[in-house]
Amino acid sequence: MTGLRACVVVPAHNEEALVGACIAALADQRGVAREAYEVILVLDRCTDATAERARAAAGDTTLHVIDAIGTGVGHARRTGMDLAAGRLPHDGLIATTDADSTPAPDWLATQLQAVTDGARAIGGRVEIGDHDVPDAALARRQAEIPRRHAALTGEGAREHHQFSGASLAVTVDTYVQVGALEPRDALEDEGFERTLHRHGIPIERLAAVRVTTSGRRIGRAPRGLAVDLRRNAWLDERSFHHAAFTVDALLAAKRQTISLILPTRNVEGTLGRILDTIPRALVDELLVVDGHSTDGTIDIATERGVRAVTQPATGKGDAMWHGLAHTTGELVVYLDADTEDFTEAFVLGMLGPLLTAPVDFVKGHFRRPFKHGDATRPDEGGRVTELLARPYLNLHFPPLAVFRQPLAGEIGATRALLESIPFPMGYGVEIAMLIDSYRAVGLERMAQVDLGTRQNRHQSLADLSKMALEVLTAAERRTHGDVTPGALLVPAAGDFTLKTPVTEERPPLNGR
Ligand SMILES: O=c1ccn([C@@H]2O[C@H](COP(=O)(O)OP(=O)(O)O)[C@@H](O)[C@H]2O)c(=O)[nH]1
Ligand SMILES: O=C(O)[C@@H](COP(=O)(O)O)O[C@H]1O[C@H](CO)[C@@H](O)[C@H](O)[C@H]1O
Repeated sequence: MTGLRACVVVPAHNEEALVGACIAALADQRGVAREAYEVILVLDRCTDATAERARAAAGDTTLHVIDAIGTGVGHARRTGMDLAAGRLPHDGLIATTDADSTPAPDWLATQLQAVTDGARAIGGRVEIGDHDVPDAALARRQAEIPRRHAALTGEGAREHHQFSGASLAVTVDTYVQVGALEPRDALEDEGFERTLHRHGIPIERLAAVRVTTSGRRIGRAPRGLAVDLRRNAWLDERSFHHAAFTVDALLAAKRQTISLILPTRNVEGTLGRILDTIPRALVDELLVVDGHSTDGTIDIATERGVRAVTQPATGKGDAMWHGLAHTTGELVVYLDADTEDFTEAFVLGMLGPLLTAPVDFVKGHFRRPFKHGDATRPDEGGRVTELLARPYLNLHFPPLAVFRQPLAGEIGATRALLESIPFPMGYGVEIAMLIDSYRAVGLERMAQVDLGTRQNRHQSLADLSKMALEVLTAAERRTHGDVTPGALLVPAAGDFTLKTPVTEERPPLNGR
């Protein structure tokens, strides 16, 4: 086709609410002839009226509506960019934006001028339009951009730092030279930026190239702006500190009955102090669920008149499930019983958000010292957390990466929620509960609370290996479907030992 100078690619997954404004803004580009550009809308599994809304907004601008090859934003953008590369002359411009974005009227003309001036890749400035995110959260997210950019490229930038799917463009020559955009399910723009960097192609990040994008918290891509905004908003709205709550204030706020459950196993050294410290006025029901302790754990509970039951099976998760079955409170709080420095703050902190905020789930967090002999290293505790749980959540459940101690046993939730989810019987219980609660009620109905500092009893590295396998199994089941490991094989000199992880799951109690 003669005279065609640019194609604008717009990937879309169910964007009927916003795509009209996007296409209208593209149809309304000034300073560039109608026949000099086309819009390619790439539908990714749309089940709504995205295509119809787009067609209605296109006016006399050429709009191609095609289906993506593959699923996810990277595939959709790639499909469109490949098509554009085939339609344009070698010095033509492949530009792309998102369906929830509205380019400025001179967006395309400014970029075409930049190409005439020698630009090969262009990053536009993305401003966030309508949003319901706290200002501080928005500011924090925007401040991340230069840090990310520096981490990605090791470079400073001239006018700004952005090169995002909402506004990026390359010449056809450049696209062909670097070998197309990698079709990732998210952050394909960051991947493309790295590719360009690797090929030594300079990116012009021009302040005059502007788009406004929606500040929605729930986007379509599994990573990206919406996930970042949601996380930042959550940090402002759902983070608590135990010091904000007092016994009197919580008594005044208390409308529901409360069960407090302590899973125990050989904790005679810490249980007494914990039971003596719990502010009993707030708690309707206190239960110790013991895992066949061989020390004085049970005696410590019974001496204080605290109900103690022995779990029939073994495993921390099984104890928690058993505790749930043997209590009736509308709100349930679990606390680990190996805490050496327990204070009233643990109970107040866990109950505070449940009693005063619109949440169904609360997770404690704390600073974790690591004790070795007489020496203590601040913030070095939590080996399974740091080496497995945190990377895993970042990889597969980015919204849950906000939880500072994802394996903490300090958990509070509504009975209704807890009875609706399965409980892995071993150490997989905490990560499973986090993921299942997130799927059941969403991040906005979850909270975390700073409980101060917590020193736990350290298990040996060999025992943590088994714990890690239990955590990984529970997480994998929620990511990739059923997996069941055999025994954990640990090679030893000329031989190996086998340890059996606890990976069975108790079914939801409400399905009984
Ligand atoms: O599986 C997906 C996810 C997203 N998108 C589209 O990719 C663009 C960017 O998605 P989103 O707004 O969720 O990303 P964010 O702005 O949050 O990074 C939007 O046009 C989406 O409709 C898509 O085509 N398929
Ligand atoms: O989070 C982790 O990585 C592990 C191990 O922590 P350390 O490396 O011993 O500080 O901690 C979990 O298990 C402890 C019992 O062994 C519990 O007390 C912790 O709450 C739990 O997070």
